[in-house]
Amino acid sequence: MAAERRPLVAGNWKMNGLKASIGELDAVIAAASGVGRCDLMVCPPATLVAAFAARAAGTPVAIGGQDCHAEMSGAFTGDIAAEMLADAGATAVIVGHSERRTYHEESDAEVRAKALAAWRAGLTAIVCIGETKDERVAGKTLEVLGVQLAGSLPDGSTATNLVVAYEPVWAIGTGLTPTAADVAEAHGFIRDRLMARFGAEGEGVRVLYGGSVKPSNAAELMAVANVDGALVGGASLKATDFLGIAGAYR
Ligand SMILES: O=C[C@H](O)COP(=O)(O)O
Repeated sequence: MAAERRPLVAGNWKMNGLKASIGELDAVIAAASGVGRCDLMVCPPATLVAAFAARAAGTPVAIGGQDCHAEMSGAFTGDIAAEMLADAGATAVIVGHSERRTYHEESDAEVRAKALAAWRAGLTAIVCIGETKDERVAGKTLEVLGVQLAGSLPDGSTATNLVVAYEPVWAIGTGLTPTAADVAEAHGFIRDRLMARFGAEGEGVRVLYGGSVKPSNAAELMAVANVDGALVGGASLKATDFLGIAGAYR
């Protein structure tokens, strides 16, 4: 029997949001009990994690970080340990986002180390993978995804300690999305790899789609086989849009 995977709609606020932005979280919390068929998560910038986690405590909305260092502590100016995110109330952390891989030159090995750090702190690791436009045009999408999965996912991945986010780099913030068939191919490939490596646990790992998800296209994208929710960037900054996306699971 196929694994039951409860969908997750997670908002990645990236480098956006000030203290006053907590009103958007309040609006998500207020509507959360009506969004019965998926989990909700908001990943604000690190400066807001503690305040957001305090506000969301006892509600169905989880709070996550956007990145963590692989080490627990030390002389790493400007970095944040997974333990610090957990201490602030986060229950998950995004690692290996393409913006980290591109602007901070993070390798698969570094992403894997960060995922292990997330587990060490008791956090779920949301590991991002995805091909560039050039790689897609060259017909290398699945090859790239295979390499990223093999290098970025630690041994010991389970349905509860890991979420994978498939985010084609060319679809992020561009308004472009792959066709439903392309999403199905990528997610089917990721599922096969997860099951081949982690067995039944791999079948239970949620695989999110990310890249220009909006209320207007969410229902079509979320209906694709092996799409277990969304990692939302720009559209997560407004509660109405974020909730509109989660509405695909009403
Ligand atoms: O983490 C989120 C993704 O990068 C998607 O961003 P976007 O929804 O603005 O395209």
